[in-house]
Amino acid sequence: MIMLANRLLSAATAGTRLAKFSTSASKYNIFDKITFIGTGKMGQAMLSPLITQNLQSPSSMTVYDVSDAALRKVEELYPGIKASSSIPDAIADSNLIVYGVKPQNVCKVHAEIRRAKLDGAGTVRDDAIILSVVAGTPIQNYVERSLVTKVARSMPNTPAQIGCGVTVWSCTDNVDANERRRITAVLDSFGKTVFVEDESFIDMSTSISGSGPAYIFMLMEAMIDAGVHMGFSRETATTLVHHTLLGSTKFAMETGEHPAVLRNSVTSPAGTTASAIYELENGKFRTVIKDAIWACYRRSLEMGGKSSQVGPNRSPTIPVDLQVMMNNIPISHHPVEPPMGEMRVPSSFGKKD
Ligand SMILES: NC(=O)C1=CN([C@@H]2O[C@H](COP(=O)(O)OP(=O)(O)OC[C@H]3O[C@@H](n4cnc5c(N)ncnc54)[C@H](OP(=O)(O)O)[C@@H]3O)[C@@H](O)[C@H]2O)C=CC1
Ligand SMILES: O=C(O)[C@@H]1CCC=N1
Repeated sequence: MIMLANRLLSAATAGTRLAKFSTSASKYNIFDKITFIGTGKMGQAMLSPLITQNLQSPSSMTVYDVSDAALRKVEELYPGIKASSSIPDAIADSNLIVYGVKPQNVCKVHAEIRRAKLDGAGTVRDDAIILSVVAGTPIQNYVERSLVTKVARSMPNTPAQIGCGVTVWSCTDNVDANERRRITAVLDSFGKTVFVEDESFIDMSTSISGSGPAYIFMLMEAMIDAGVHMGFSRETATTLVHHTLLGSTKFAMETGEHPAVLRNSVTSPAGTTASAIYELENGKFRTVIKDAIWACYRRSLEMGGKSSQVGPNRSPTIPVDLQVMMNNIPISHHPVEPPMGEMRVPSSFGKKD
């Protein structure tokens, strides 16, 4: 049984999806018990694929939330899951503790886990791993404040709910290979998984994939509204927009072409697309998107207590108030030190063939 479970886990880490089992109850749990602390939008987006893909049985999951309404909803949607009335009760016997609360509530959860750990009653398993999805909060904060030493930090996104998300994650060095495989199996159920050694890429990914669905939904909303403005029914406009976004994404992924090449192939000389693109450029479409992504990244850094002096017009060495005193004169468009390795002049430079 253990060998079979391990084989399935290896398959998951190799990028293939775990087999779907015919029974509704999973025979093969990835962790002995998974506890979700915070069962709001993201908590539920993560519970759903684990259960629908039969990777973790509801009876081997516990949830805790300060909101009774959120707990009742989970109990209703996923019969068999145990809703606990306290964190110590929820985490007892659990070897994966998922933090799904807002960043401002993380300290309260840390305090409860630390108390449970210090009271010596064995409520917190020695091999327990924290898996956080919280934006901003760095790994070190969990280690120091909860006293749980094995910590994985991740940034999923809401399409996880239908197994089409993408998650970037990292972990402390003491999470061993087998534990990493198990965490990967959990995250694989949400969609694509990317492991990064350097935690700072998690703040960056928050601005692209974590918050990214919100940008796409805004684009979707604007396109649908424009269609309705012209006279399409909302239903037809929605169908056109959904399939345009879906088809364009699949086309880009399957052809592997650069987006600019694909865009050019839509743009006929003196045609309709060129007129639309002119207006998008006029509104600084691409710059606005990039500025939004930098703003999101800065906010993630701020929430983690780090300097957010990154990106265009920011300097890591000049404080913001000084920049204001300087009448916001743009300092630099270079967000980080240029990659010197790539700037080296090739040895063949200047030589005639
Ligand atoms: N939404 C998203 O797209 C993504 C969110 N995240 C991260 O996921 C985390 C959760 O976000 P999201 O699901 O959107 O937020 P929600 O507000 O939907 O869910 C958080 C839940 O935690 C509850 N809660 C508050 N305090 C505590 C506590 N001390 N113990 C247990 N539960 C508590 C909240 O109750 P109440 O409402 O009563 O306060 C709420 O039900 C955040 O840290 C966010 O950064 C990461 C990736 C994407
Ligand atoms: O807006 C937020 O802070 C969270 C983190 C990523 C997506 N939503």
